Amino acid sequence: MSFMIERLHISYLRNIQQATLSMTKCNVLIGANGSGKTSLLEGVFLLSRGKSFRHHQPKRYIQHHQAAATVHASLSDGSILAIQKHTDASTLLRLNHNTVYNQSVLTEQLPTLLIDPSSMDMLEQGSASRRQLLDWLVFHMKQAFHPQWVAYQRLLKQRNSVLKRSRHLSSEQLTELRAWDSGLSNHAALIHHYRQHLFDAWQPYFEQTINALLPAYSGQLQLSYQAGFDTSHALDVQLHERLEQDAQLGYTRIGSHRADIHVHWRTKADGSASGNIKEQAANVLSRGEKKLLITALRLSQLPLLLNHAAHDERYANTRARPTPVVLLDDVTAELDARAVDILLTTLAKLPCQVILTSLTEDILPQVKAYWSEASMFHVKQGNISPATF
Ligand SMILES: Nc1ncnc2c1ncn2[C@@H]1O[C@H](COP(=O)(O)OP(=O)(O)OP(=O)(O)O)[C@@H](O)[C@H]1O
Repeated sequence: MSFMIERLHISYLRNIQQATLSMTKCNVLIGANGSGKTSLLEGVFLLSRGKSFRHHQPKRYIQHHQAAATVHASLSDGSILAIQKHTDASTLLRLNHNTVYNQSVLTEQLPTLLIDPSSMDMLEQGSASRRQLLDWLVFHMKQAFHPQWVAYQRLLKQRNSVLKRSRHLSSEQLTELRAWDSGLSNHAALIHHYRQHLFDAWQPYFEQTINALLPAYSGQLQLSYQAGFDTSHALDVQLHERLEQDAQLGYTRIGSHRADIHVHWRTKADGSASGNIKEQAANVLSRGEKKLLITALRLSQLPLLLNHAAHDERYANTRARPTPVVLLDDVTAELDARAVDILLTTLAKLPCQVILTSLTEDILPQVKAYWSEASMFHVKQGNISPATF
C-alpha cells in the first residue's frame, strides 16, 4: 500500500493567489503560456525540497506585495505537510501540525521527481544535476547517506574558505586542514560506497526503461559513474598530495562533490550492442530522444525505489509508504505523437502519482485510456479550476 497527495493548497506563489486542488493518481493541468501551470509544479517541489527549481531567492517566487508563500498538502495516509517561505528567506516547516526543523523530514514523506525543460540540458551541463540524479536515489534508499553528505559538505565548506583566504598556509592552518581532510576522507568513503551500491542496482532498471522509451537504442546506452576521486586510495592522502594546487586554485578540486554520471552510446558498424564506436550519448541523440533519455534516467529510479520500500523496515508497521510524485512540465514539448504515447503508457504503469502540464487538451484521450483515476484542471491567470474530461 502507498499514499499520495489528496489535497493541495497553494497561496501567494507567483500568479497563484489561492488554489485548492483535490488530486488523483494522474493530474493534468491545461493552460496557456504564463497561466501558472509551472508555478503549481514549483509549489509541490518547494514543499518536497524546500527550494524552487527556478529561483533560489524566495522573493522571486513569492507573489509581489505579499510577505510569504505557503504550500500545504494532505496525504492519503492522513499526514499533513506544509511549508511557508518568507521574503526574508526564513522558512517554516510543519508535519502533522508540529513544527519541524529539517527539510529532509518532508523530503522523505514526499519524494518528488521533476522533468522540465530546464533539465533537458542535464547531459551537457556541469556535473551537479547528474550527481543530484544519483543522490536522489541514494537519499531515498539509504537513510545513513544524508548525515554523511551533510557532514562532508560542512567540512568542505570550511576547507574551501581557508583555501580561498590564503594561498600560503600557516602551520596552524595546515594542522586544521589535516584534521578536516581525515574527516572528509571518512565521509567520502561512505558516500562513495552508498552511491556505487545504488548505481549498480539501478543499471538493470535503466536498461528496462530505455527498452520501453527508446527501443531503437536498446542495449546501446550505458551509464558510468565516477566517484570524484581515485577510490583505490584514501581521499585524505590525495588531498594532502595536491594541497599546493588546491591552495593556488582556492578550492578543493577532488572529492565526493565532484562525482558524476555519464551516458555513453556504444555500437558496432553492424548495429550490435557491444562495439567499437563510443560517444557521449548527448552528441548522438536528437532533442526529442534526449528528452526521452533524461526521462528514462529519472523514471527508471522509481521501480527500484518502490521495490526497496517494500522491504524497508521504516514502513514495516504502517504497511504504507510514500508514493513518489512525478512532476512533468510541458509533456508534449519536443516529442512526436508516438513518443508522447510511449511516454504516457510507461508513466501509467509506474507506481507513482503524476502531475502533468500541457498547453493543449490533445493528451486527454490517452490519459483517460491509460489511467483509471485521472483529474483535469484548467489554469487561467493563476486561477486553477477542476474540469470534467
Ligand atoms: N513573484 C511573482 N508575483 C506575481 N506573479 C509572478 C511572479 N513571478 C512570476 N509571475 C507571473 O506568474 C506567471 C507564472 O507563469 P508560469 O511560469 O507558472 O506559467 P506556465 O503556465 O507554466 O507557462 P508556460 O506554458 O509558458 O511555461 C507569469 O505570468 C509571471 O509573469
